[in-house]
Amino acid sequence: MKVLVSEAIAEKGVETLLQAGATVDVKPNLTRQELLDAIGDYDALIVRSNTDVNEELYQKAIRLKVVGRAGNGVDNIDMEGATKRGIIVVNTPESNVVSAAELTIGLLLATCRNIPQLQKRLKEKVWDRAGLKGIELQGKTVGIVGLGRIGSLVATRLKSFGMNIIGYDPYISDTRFKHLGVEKKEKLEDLMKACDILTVHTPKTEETYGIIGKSQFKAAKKGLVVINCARAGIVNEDALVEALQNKTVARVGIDVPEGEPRAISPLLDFDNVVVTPHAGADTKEAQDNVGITIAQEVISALRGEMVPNAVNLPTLHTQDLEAVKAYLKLGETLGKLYYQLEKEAVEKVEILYRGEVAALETSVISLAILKGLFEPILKERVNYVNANVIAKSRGVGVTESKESAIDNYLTLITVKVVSKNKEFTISGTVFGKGELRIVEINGYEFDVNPSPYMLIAENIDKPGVIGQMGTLLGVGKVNIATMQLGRKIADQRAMMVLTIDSPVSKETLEFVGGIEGIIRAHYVKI
Ligand SMILES: NC(=O)c1ccc[n+]([C@@H]2O[C@H](COP(=O)([O-])OP(=O)(O)OC[C@H]3O[C@@H](n4cnc5c(N)ncnc54)[C@H](O)[C@@H]3O)[C@@H](O)[C@H]2O)c1
Ligand SMILES: O=C(O)[C@H](O)COP(=O)(O)O
Repeated sequence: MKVLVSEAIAEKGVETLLQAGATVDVKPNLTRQELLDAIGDYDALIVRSNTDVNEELYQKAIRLKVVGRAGNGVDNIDMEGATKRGIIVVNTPESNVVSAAELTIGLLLATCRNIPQLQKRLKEKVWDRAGLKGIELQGKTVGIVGLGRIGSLVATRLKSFGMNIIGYDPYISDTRFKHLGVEKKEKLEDLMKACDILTVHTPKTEETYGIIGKSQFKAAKKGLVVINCARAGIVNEDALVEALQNKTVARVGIDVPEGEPRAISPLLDFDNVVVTPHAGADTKEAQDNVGITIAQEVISALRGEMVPNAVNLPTLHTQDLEAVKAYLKLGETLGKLYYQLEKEAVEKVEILYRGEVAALETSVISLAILKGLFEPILKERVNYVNANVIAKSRGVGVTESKESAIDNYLTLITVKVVSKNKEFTISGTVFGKGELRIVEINGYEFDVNPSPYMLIAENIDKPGVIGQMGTLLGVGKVNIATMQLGRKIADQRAMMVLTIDSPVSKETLEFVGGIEGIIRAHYVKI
């Protein structure tokens, strides 16, 4: 596992990577060209907000499997390019939100009380408060645009200042607004009209880029205070400069001026603008948190495990991931058997979740099934990220259904693989502390604990077949660990599933296939 860290992360994060056995190169001072020249050697890249992870980089990144964003915003990462290449993108969305919310409050207080301006005079040995009268927060109305993780932390903190809190976030439920004690504004314009202080906390997307612009400032109260601790461009800088010039905006606190990491924003020239160089996440606590978390996630992703904060996968919280963990393993196992037992191209995969599993977040289990399905034919080119894209590109339709009621089992997954001439089914369950069982293949019933090496054979249900199988495997020096037999008595057919301690050679498999009564025999690797 070779990991390139292209922007500074906490030492604890680097240690976590090394302890997991990764080779780590920390190179925060590479030029863009040096980064492009180097990236081809690495399995994972860890960045913060100043590395553009885009098509130009992906084209050189021939080994890249994981991009770790040591932080929250992923607007510097081309997600589509990553997903189509099967590159998993992970971030640490929770790890620095308290620090970002605290800097928002810091900027707000600094702006409203002119703290940097007053300090500047005093450090120049001038004791003079004239012209720098502050304003109080108590009784003022703050408008929060974006009530997600940071927006809501800001809301709860500002309440203790005795402020009225109003919010605009069309993607948050009324219940959440109520729970936070924030008055909901249906229209951004209504929020702009009502607030004395505006603070933005949305991600930077096509929709939010420039969401606060000329017409929003036109609707605003004169003397507005504007805080942006989210991303440059959410508040349009040209419009903000104009609003400062015509005094619509009286004070600005900004952590993310345009042009970073270069200090080129025109806002830097205004005395009533307080600025910090994207320092929202720069606390010891946040950086330790972020560094350790991203290191753990990158390692898990490199090991092919599902990661809670994978950005280009269905969102899973750590508890949800714990709940589905065993099912991911089961799903992958069930998927893996198809192309090792059948040769017909898949047209459709129908997945049925029954019992306890039906109540879980099954979309990731379906990804695991598809990953397993394509792995025998595509090897490491398939993973959780691109499994769906691969299914689509191969014209494989995937359906998922759920039933809460079930007989005989507490929980069961059945995968039906439909090809032009056949239907193949396989079912499995989980019990105890994550014990997996394959309980059905094509209508034959078993209770098989899957193992890395297995031999699966279909045969005529008559005396002597099993005995010869044992003898021939013995000759081939293959030790049988367990053997299960599923029967269709009316058809005089049976299926044997053997777990074995070592691989089966081609020669032994041919001998086994030649036993009278064996219809087909397959060596299967899980
Ligand atoms: N300054 C820093 O150092 C720093 C640190 C961490 C995060 N951030 C940035 O802070 C911002 C917020 O982060 P977060 O973790 O709270 O994100 P989040 O995803 O938890 O919340 C974002 C909220 O914005 C809302 N939203 C999306 N589109 C909207 C729209 N058009 N109008 C109104 N609301 C909209 C979403 O519904 C969501 O509730 C991001 O831009 C992030 O990159 C900055
Ligand atoms: O999105 C984030 O996590 C913050 O903006 C911090 O960015 P940084 O890691 O570049 O400091």
